[in-house]
Amino acid sequence: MTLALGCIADDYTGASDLANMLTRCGLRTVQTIGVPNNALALPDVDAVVVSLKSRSIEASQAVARSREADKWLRARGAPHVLFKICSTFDSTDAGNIGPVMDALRADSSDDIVLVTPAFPGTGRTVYQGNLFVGGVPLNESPLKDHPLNPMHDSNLVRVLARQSRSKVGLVDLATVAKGADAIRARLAELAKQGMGAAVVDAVFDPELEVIGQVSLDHRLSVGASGMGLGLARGLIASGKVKPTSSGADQKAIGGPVACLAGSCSQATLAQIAQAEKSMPVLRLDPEKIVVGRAEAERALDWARAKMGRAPVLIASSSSPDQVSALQARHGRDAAGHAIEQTMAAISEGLAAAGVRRLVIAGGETSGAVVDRLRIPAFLVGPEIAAGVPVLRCVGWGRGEAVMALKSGNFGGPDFFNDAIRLMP
Ligand SMILES: Nc1ncnc2c1ncn2[C@@H]1O[C@H](COP(=O)(O)OP(=O)(O)O)[C@@H](O)[C@H]1O
Ligand SMILES: O=C(O)[C@@H](O)C(=O)COP(=O)(O)O
Repeated sequence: MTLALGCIADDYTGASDLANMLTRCGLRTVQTIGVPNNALALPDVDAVVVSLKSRSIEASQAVARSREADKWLRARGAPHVLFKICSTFDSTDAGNIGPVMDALRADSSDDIVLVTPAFPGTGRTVYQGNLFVGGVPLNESPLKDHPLNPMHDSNLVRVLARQSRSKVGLVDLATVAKGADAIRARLAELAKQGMGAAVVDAVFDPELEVIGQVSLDHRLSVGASGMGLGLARGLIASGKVKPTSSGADQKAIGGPVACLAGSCSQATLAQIAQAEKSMPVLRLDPEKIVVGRAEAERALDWARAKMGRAPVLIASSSSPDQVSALQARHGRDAAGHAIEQTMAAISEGLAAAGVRRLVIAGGETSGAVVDRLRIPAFLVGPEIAAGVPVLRCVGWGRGEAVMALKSGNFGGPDFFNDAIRLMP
C-alpha cells in the first residue's frame, strides 16, 4: 500500500469527519484508532486517517503520539501529512496545535506550514485570520463555554503564536483570491521573514481548493475537513489519485441500538431535548459520577430493561452554568475524565449486552468509548449529517458493528433519529 495522503487527527470524531470528507471527494480512506499494529489487515486505500486522542492531553504526550503516527504514515509512502485539528481550533495556550505543528514541521523539514481550520460546509470561515462559527466570531460563539478548551480569542494568528515556537503570519483573502502563485509568493515572503506557520483565510470551498493545491507543494499542513477537501481535490486534479465512489457496504446489523451523549455543546443539548420526544432518555447525575461508580450500573440496569424495544439515549450533558459549577467543585480535568470513563464503562456494558449499533455525541466522549471497546479501525459509510458518517468497525473482536461518532457541534435537530435511520 502506498498512500497518497496521510492524516493525523487529534480526536476521533474529528477523524471520522475528515475520513467522511475524503471519501466523499473520491479517496479510498480508512480511519484507524491510534497507530495500527502490524497485525491489522487494512484494505488498499489512498488515505489513512490515524485517530489520536491528543487534543486535551499534556503537550509533550501529544507531540510524541503525533510523531509516531507521522512516522507510520511516511513509512507507507505518504508524501503529505495533514494534521487534522478542530474547525473551531480547540486548544489552550499550552497547546496542543502549536507544539504538534512545530514538531511535525521539524520532522518534515518544511520551512513554513499552511494552517486553516476553515470548513465552510459547517459554517467555519476565516477572514483576516479571525475564525467565525456560523457568522459569529469564535470568542462569541458557544465555544466560549466549552468544558475543556473555552475559546476566548478569535484571532488565530495570535492564538497560534501563543502556543507555538514558530512566528506566525497571515495569507489574507485578497492574496488567496489571486490564486496559487500569489499564495506561493506570500509564503516565500513570510518564510524569509522567519515565519514558520501561516494562517490562511478561506470563506468558500474554491479557496480551499487553491489552498489544497499549494499545500501539496509542502510535506505538512494543518487544518480541518475543509483543508481535507482542498487536498483531496488537489490530488485528484493532479492525477495522483483516481477517484472512486466506494465506501463501506451497507449490510444491516440489527439488534438493539443505543446512543450516548457526553458533549455539552448547544447543538447536542438541543438534539437530546428533541430525542426525548421519541425515545427513552436517561439523564445521568454528573455529581454522582464524579464521587462514585453507581451511575454506570444504574444506567446499564435502565438500558437493559428498555433496550430492544426502542433505541435508548443516555446523557451526561448539562448547561454551561451547571458544567461550570461542577468544575468549580471538582476541577475541570477531574470532572471531564470521570464522566468520560463512566461513558466508557456504560458502552462496555452495552456491548456485552449485545449492542452493535452505537451513536456517540462528543469528541472526547467518543475517544473514551472507542478506546474502551478496543475497536482498531473503521470504514466510512453513508453520511448522516455534514461531518458525521456511519462507521463500520474493521477487525473488532466482537464482530460486525456500526457506530456514529458525532462532534458535539455537528448534526441537525433530530440527529439521533437521523443516525439510527441510516444504521439498520
Ligand atoms: N455535565 C457535565 N459537566 C461537566 N463536564 C461534562 C458533563 N458532561 C460531560 N462532560 C465532559 O465535557 C467534555 C465534553 O467534551 P467532548 O466529549 O469532546 O464534547 P464536544 O464534542 O462537544 O467537544 C468531556 O470531557 C465530558 O466528559
Ligand atoms: O473539525 C471539526 O469541527 C470536527 O471534526 C471536530 O474535530 C470536532 O471535535 P469535537 O467537537 O470534540 O467532537
